[in-house]
Amino acid sequence: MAESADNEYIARRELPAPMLSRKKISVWSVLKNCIGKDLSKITMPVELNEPLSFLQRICEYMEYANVLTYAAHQDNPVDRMKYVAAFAVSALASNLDRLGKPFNPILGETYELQRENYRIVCEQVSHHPPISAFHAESNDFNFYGSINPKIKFSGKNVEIRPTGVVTVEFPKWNETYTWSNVNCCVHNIIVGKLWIEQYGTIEITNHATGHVATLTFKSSGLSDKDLYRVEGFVKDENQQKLLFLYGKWTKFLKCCSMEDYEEHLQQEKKIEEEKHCNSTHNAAQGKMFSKLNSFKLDSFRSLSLQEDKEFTPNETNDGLPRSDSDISLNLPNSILLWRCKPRPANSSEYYHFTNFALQLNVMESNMKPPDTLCPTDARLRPDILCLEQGDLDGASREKARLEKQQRDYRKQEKNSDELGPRWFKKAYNPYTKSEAWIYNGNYWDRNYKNVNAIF
Ligand SMILES: CC(C)CCC[C@@H](C)[C@H]1CC[C@H]2[C@@H]3CC=C4C[C@@H](O)CC[C@]4(C)[C@H]3CC[C@]12C
Repeated sequence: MAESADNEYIARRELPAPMLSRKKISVWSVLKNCIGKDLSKITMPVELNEPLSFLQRICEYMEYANVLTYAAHQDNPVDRMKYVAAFAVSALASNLDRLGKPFNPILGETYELQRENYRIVCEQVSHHPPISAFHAESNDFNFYGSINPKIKFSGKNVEIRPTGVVTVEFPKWNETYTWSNVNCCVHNIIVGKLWIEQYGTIEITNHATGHVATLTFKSSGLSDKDLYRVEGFVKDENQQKLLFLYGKWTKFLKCCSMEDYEEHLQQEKKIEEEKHCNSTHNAAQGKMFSKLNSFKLDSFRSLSLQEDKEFTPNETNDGLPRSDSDISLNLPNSILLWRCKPRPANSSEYYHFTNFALQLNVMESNMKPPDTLCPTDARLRPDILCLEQGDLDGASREKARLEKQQRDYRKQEKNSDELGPRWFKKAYNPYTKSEAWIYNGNYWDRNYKNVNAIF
């Protein structure tokens, strides 16, 4: 497993104030008028936010950057691919239980993060539609892309499609990998407890060798066994399967050979068949039993109806996932590619942040705008800082002020051609034949003299 060289940066173990209870405000009351609408355009009460900007949220992809470094250090493309796949899964682990809405970045807002082995810069390059671009670099890799989250309220759930392509480059190997992220769903907006699920398929392509990794994030719709599960294969350029990948995006990713996988399938089939045999036997016995007791049936109808509920596949009465099962997550001769770090013990009081997320608003001692921190950095956003301190009124006042400022600014800008992002430019991605935002390479020169404060 890629565990080496991971000196986690920890400047604090909690936020200045715990999150405030959301009891006073129901998500349903906010969303009921937004059925079918694009939620990125809707102003929501700050009670539903978490004290981070979406740009910071994107940086959470980097929590397990060491897995990417490890991938770059592998000598053959299949090994590199399996760790790139592990990185793609690891990047989504922090989404578990994160039910607060990050703040929409202001146009021109930036966020930077420097850690031991890499640095990343993000910029909000478009406001309508909201597009956030990022570029991370290290000695071993470049990782960049843009995300345009499409958020829709279906009437029951909030559905999120994070459209956009992400790219990994390993200069040493002359390799480029691309993929798009899976969808996300927040369940139980009307009643019950909110919870988050990610589902869909990621297809990672190594454009130099033709290797592909597919990773299917299963929806727990049919069986609670599938809850949070991820499964897939590494294939060669002829679509020949080489490795089986499996795990949970909340816990770990492992891999094993196709032989061990096939063997495991056979075993499972056997067990299933035996189970089936036993259950038909039981059913026959059951029939006899119910005949004998048929006179009792009517009086017990209400009871049996209640029992029927037990057969709803994946949800308990309040629509929560029933169990987080570990069945067949242990195939013989597997290799652990990535394991999720535990959250801090007090995480649930702090928006379910990971340790990594807890550090994102920290103003490090060497960050002094405008010389050593860009004046547009999200760490300087007053609304986010107010929320972090538990000051809801301040947060909502500042958020409203920034949103108004943004609208006024847009009206003015219509007449001038000064518009446009500062650190990224629009380009064409030849691999995916789609629009891309490419970093211009200048951010870390720290020449911010002409950058106006925007907060
Ligand atoms: C009012 C409440 C219930 C709405 C809360 C919506 C929250 C949970 C939504 C809004 C925007 C969403 C994010 C939008 C884009 C991405 C990038 C993707 O690669 C991983 C998921 C992630 C990070 C989403 C996670 C869930 C998210 C944070």
